[in-house]
Amino acid sequence: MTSRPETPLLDRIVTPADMKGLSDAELVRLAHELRAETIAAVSETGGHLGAGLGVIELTVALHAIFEAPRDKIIWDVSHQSYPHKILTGRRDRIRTLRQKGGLSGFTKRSESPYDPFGAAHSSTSISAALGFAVARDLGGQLPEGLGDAIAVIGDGAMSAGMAFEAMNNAGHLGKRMIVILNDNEMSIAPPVGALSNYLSRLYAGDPFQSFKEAAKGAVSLLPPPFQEGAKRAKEMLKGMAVGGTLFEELGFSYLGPLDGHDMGQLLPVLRTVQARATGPVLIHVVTKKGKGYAPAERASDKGHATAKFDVPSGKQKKAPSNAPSYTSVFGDELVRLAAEDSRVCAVTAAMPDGTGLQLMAERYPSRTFDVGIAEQHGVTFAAALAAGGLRPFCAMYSTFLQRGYDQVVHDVAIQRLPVRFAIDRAGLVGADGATHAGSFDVAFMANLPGMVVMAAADEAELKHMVATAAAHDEGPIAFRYPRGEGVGVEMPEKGVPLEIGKGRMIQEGGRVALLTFGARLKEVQDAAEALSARGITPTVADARFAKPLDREMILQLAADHEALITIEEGAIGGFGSHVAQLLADEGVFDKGLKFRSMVLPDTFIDQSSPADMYATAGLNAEDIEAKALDVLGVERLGKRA
Ligand SMILES: Cc1ncc(C[n+]2csc(CCOP(=O)(O)OP(=O)(O)O)c2C)c(N)n1
Ligand SMILES: CC(=O)[C@@H](O)[C@H](O)COP(=O)(O)O
Ligand SMILES: [Mg+2]
Repeated sequence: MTSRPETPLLDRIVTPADMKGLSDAELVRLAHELRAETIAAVSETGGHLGAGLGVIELTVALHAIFEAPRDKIIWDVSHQSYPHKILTGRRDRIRTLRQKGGLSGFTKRSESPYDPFGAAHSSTSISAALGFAVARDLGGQLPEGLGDAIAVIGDGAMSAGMAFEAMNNAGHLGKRMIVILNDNEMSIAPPVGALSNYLSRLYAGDPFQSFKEAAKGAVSLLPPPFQEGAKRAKEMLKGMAVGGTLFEELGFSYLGPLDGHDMGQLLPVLRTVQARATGPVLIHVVTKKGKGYAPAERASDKGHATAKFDVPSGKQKKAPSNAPSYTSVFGDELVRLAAEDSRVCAVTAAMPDGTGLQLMAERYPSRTFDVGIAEQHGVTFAAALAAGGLRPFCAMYSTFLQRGYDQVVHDVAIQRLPVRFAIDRAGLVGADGATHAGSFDVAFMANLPGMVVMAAADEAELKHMVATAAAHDEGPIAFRYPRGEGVGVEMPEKGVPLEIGKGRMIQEGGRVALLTFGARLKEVQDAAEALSARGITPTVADARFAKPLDREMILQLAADHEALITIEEGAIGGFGSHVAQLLADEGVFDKGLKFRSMVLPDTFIDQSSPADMYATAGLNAEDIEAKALDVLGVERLGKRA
């Protein structure tokens, strides 16, 4: 355990009510202690560090001035909400962050009344704040009351379509609500796009200076003159941009840019807005991601996410890896293919590192596109790249691809465009919990006519699937693979395209066939070994494809065995459902086949280690063994060690 920082003032704060009597100078000290406590806690748990450190002063100022939980403070993505959790009755559990049974790494309604709206996927906060504002004005009743609605949204999250849809609506409705744009000039990677450039111009250079002259709009919000600190506030106002910004055009009063680490700026502006706002207000706050912790400030990702670390040095405590990560296998094979074929290109939605596209971006920058947090646009953009004769790989996490689903259906599948979907973080991901689980992609991709859907059983298989996708020009194709390391299999030098719709036999046996789809293969093999030790040697087959199914292989397995069990890392409605449909259509059940489908349970599984989450899901080797024994009617004498 690392040593705990001295936090005498913070020790007095259990809920924001305890902050109400503090002077501005004490609030500055409180921010200092909150920063130290956040660093100390994350050093013990790992997690999202940089974003929280950037909003320490903002968090203190918001809770000092507004009346949560009556006022709804909505953190976009909410990876920056750890300091908020510390101030809202959860400090005693802050060192359980992201662990089994512990605090979520995101805001969660079931966790606290101070989390009025859950998040983890980005750019939902303005819509949510607007909903609360309208609920308030229409007389909605909540036990804790319904007051101000405040969205805190980052510059990265602001680039998403949803944020603009919400601002468009909010500007039209004209309800009192507050958006705080936390502009740290960072997403996970450096931010991209025209909006990012625009925000930089708002505080960086001459073009913006002219707006200052047009000081109208937002100035009318401010009390003339300020009572306390009037002089300082006036000085500050001189430096503000008011009127004429994009946000003004959308119907918001714009205030800023403010130094988000200067309480002397934050407190009077928030107090004024609280006292005077009548419609939607946007406060533009400039901060530094990782602020106040040198190793985070220095890091290329500004400490976005970290393993446990040593506080003085910042050195992270990462377990050594035994095999390449699936992500890196994808990234390397893509670069190899891009070298051979100038039509190969790639799209990421703000996750160049997470999806392994950084190497592609370095080698082939003109063929690698980071579109920002814009999965919908990314998918349609990739569709048109394909329509234009290129071979686009759309690399997204399973969970974030959900946001681009209409585009997958409408722009890709219906037009039969050969977009290659590289679906990373498939299955249960661990500490990020239910919001980030890649549970649904097999179900939502395999039900689309013409979509080819593959899952990699190991890292060598992934390599072949990348090559398969590159070679497939007949229509859309998707391949999924999990977070983390491969299983350590021998790697081929290069991927070799697979025959579409053909599975592979792993081991021939009798009585029961274990038909696996994706990365449960290792667990299935362990289960097979345990069954063999009991005198039942099962057949093991890797389906490789959920669509098109290897009909021949599956029907043969059904014909040759008393029982057939499918195993996959996905929700109901995926591979197993497709197999069941085939067997039903072919009348196989009429002949008495015993069939079981092992899928994720119909619940959202809370954070833990992936292995523990799979245990909860009943998808580990022991569960597979038990299922096989059960379906065969063999009594299970004693648990295996
Ligand atoms: C829809 C969606 N796509 C991608 C992500 C992954 N993601 C999490 S935080 C983040 C960057 C957010 O940047 P910003 O809003 O500026 O917040 P900061 O981390 O800079 O405070 C991204 C891309 C996500 N959470 N949701
Ligand atoms: C908050 C968020 O959405 C990302 O930071 C996510 O936690 C990254 O997950 P990986 O660690 O799997 O890349
Ligand atoms: Mg940012």
